[in-house]
Amino acid sequence: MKVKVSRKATFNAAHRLHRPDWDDAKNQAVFGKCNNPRFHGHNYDLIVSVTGEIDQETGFVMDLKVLKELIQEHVEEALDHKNLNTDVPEFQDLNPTAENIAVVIWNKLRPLIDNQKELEVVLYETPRNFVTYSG
Ligand SMILES: Nc1nc2c(c(=O)[nH]1)N=C([C@H](O)[C@H](O)COP(=O)(O)OP(=O)(O)OP(=O)(O)O)CN2
Ligand SMILES: [Zn+2]
Repeated sequence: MKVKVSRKATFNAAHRLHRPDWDDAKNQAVFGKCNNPRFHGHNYDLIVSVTGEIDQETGFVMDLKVLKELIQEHVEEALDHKNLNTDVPEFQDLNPTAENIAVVIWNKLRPLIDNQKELEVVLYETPRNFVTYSG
């Protein structure tokens, strides 16, 4: 019997969607207001879920306090109040779209969670735009 447990977190970050190999007109046409050269911010909501068997001794799939601390240390410290394009190494050559941010977060957390358990990341860039990645 598998159960999914989830932890919600938030972080604020600035970004710009831009490809240096495209001219300004194409960047503007594809990325619109998110191509603003002076950057802009989002309040990201993150839901990290772990699915697995319930441990018979603890009753936990995973201790949610431990999951909270992993997210704080490895996601919030890396991304909160950062300019994703200029401050975060993973986005030096990677457009910080919601999709790419979700994959970066999943890759940070995956090695830290029991590999018998499934990991899913849901990232809300706006209250109505969200992406899901589970490897
Ligand atoms: N597939 C993707 N599409 C878009 C992304 C993305 O990361 N992946 N990002 C953006 C923008 O960065 C940003 O999300 C703005 O999108 P938009 O829908 O214009 O959102 P609003 O600011 O109008 O806020 P809503 O609350 O969503 O209306 C665009 N596309
Ligand atoms: Zn944006």
